Amino acid sequence: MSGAVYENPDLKRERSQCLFDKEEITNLIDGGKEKTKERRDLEEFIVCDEDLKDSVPIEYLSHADKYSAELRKACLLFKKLSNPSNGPAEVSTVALLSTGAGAITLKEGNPLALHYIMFLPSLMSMCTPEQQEKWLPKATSLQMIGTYAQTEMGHGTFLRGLETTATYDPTTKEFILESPSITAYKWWPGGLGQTTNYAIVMAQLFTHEKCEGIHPFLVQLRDEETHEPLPGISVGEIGPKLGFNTVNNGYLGFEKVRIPRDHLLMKHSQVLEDGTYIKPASTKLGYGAMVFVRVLVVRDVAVQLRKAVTIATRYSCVRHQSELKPGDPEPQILDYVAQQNKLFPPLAATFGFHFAANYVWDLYNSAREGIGKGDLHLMPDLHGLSCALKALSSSEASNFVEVLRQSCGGHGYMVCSNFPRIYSLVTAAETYEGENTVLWLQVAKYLIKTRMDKSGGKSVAYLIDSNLMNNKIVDLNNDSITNLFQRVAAGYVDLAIKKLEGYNRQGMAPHDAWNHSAIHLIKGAQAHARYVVADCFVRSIKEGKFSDPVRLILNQLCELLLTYWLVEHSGDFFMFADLSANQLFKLQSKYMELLGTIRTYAVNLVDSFDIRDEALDSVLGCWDGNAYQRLFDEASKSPLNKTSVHRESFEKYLKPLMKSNL
Ligand SMILES: CCCCCCCC/C=C\CCCCC/C=C/C(=O)SCCNC(=O)CCNC(=O)[C@H](O)C(C)(C)COP(=O)(O)OP(=O)(O)OC[C@H]1O[C@@H](n2cnc3c(N)ncnc32)[C@H](O)[C@@H]1OP(=O)(O)O
Ligand SMILES: Cc1cc2nc3c(=O)[nH]c(=O)nc-3n(C[C@H](O)[C@H](O)[C@H](O)COP(=O)(O)OP(=O)(O)OC[C@H]3O[C@@H](n4cnc5c(N)ncnc54)[C@H](O)[C@@H]3O)c2cc1C
Repeated sequence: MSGAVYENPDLKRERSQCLFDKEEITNLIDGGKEKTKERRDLEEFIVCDEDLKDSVPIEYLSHADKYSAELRKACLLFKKLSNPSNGPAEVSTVALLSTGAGAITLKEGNPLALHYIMFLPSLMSMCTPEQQEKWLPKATSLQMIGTYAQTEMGHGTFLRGLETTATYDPTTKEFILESPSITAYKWWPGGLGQTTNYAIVMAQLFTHEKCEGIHPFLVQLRDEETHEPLPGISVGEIGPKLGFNTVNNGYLGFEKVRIPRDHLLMKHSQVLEDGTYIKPASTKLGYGAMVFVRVLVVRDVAVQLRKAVTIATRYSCVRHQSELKPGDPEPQILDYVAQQNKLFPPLAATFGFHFAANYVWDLYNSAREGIGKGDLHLMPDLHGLSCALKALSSSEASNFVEVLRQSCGGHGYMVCSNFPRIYSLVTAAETYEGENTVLWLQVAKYLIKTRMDKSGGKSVAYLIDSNLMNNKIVDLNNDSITNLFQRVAAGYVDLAIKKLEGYNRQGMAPHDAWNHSAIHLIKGAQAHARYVVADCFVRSIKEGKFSDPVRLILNQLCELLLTYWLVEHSGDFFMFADLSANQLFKLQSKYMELLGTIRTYAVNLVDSFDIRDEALDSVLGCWDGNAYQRLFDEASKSPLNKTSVHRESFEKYLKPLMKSNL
């Protein structure tokens, strides 16, 4: 696989006992044999290109030099890939971003990411054909490099509260953009600092002195030749963050900036020359770019989680510590049940999120197709599902990655383990594209509405089943546990409805009642999201074509994840699903048994994720298991180790202190 000569004997032994076809799992994750080949070709292309390598480890560079180094590679990469004779055939930027292959060279974050993830998709979904004709060629050829500028310093979640205004002036047929205060400054958009020359700016549209709510505008920020900010535009970078430090997140303010009328993205709503406003079929059509990324996040989180699980599982195989049996040599830490308890629920979750990501991606495509024909009926279900899965996958993955880091002891704390970076990426997804708590409350709103009005999309149809709470569950298996999650979700929704009605009877205003019920509402939404993942997992196993060994493994992983979630949230199941203490004891035993079973193939399973060393980027998780030598090699790259004494600091600070006789 890696072509390495050395292979750690513990890993070698595990690999010699593989009882399933690893390639089958690899193809499953990639989405088919062809996709596996496409990804491998792309990775090979990136790895073999000397120009895409860093001359100095990026960790030791200054903030500005890091940005410059990543931008150099990003520009080169997109340039090379745009010319098929340079790179693998048919490689799209989507594949580059969605498979995680780009991270082989762009480790700290791609300053052009927002151009591809939000700017281009916004142009494609919110422009008229005439606007697309004018702008798409320039945007795809990167003459126009854009971002999505929505969040402001004082307003992120509450979009109706955004302050930036775009006021139509019928005399000049222009909009005038204005940031009325410091809190109105756009704050966060990726690439905005120094990279982009255009942005989709979300602003409150005023025409005929009436506010029509937030709308997307294409705004030029910088001169296309000199890259200098245009008059009235104040733009810069927001500074260092927990992660994504080369994504170049920026700020943006407007002082009476005039743009032509047709720079309002007019597919869904229009302002005519005389200032007449034409409403969209739904005001939420303008939120499409956010929905798109929420859908993508579920897949990306699974990519990141697979990396973290691979690192921790391989390291747990090669690491020997303590004493399991008195007098025996130190065992592999993978043999400690407590360690398996840290590794295998996230291992199982990677599959759950993978299947759920496929499901929401298909729904996204159906909804977009419908919207194109004026049929909006899938929008509420897509909104509910994308919020639920984005929030669940990012929050679970953040918790899992932290536990996986701990599972590697002290070495997991090293940057060269790659845990810090993976953590910074997954935890960011808890906040961006809709803060998770806020998204849970959106899901809850949808669930309550469905239960009360007896109407709703496919993902919530179970809430309308009047027998849901009466079904007696005798056997606990993947199907019945999936039903129990439905009952917990419905139980919390009913409880919240009761609370809301009670508050209402006490004379409390609806918004206060909602606020007082938030904790139950969020718990209901979370149970619903777990139900969706469980359902996708169970159905994908039933409906997919698998060899017997792989089907067995997938069933065991599904059972482990569902049992883990049930045990973790057992209180909910006692309250709403008639779970008995006896059933819980049995489930705990089953869980322990599954840990032991998964132990036998865990190393081979993470191998089948097929993450090459350059993409894993971890001294602890390399395929050859040569963790200790690699740790040493990494330490030797520290600039402080270039000389035996760090002369400058010793002479300046230490020596005087040592001589000062304190
Ligand atoms: C190309 C391949 C790429 C590969 C991918 C890699 C993946 C990514 C990895 C790394 C890249 C990192 C990039 C990060 C980029 C980050 C960007 C951003 O963060 S952009 C900013 C995002 N901001 C937000 O998400 C703001 C969150 N807030 C909101 O969405 C809304 O304000 C709200 C919370 C939903 C509330 O909206 P509003 O006040 O307008 O509505 P309400 O009154 O509450 O509700 C009204 C009704 O509307 C329904 N609704 C709301 N939204 C939608 C929607 N989107 N679709 C359909 N319906 C919607 C809501 O349910 C209410 O319905 P009713 O109850 O009235 O029926
Ligand atoms: C890495 C990264 C990249 C980003 N990229 C972009 C980008 O490219 N473009 C862009 O426009 N933005 C971007 N953002 C901004 C991001 O979308 C916002 O940070 C996010 O939407 C949350 O908004 P906020 O920061 O205003 O948080 P707030 O909404 O102020 O949240 C603060 C706290 O208040 C709570 N809260 C808020 N409202 C409620 C409520 N109704 N009920 C209960 N609790 C509530 C939240 O749960 C949270 O705990 C990015 C952010 C990050 C971290």
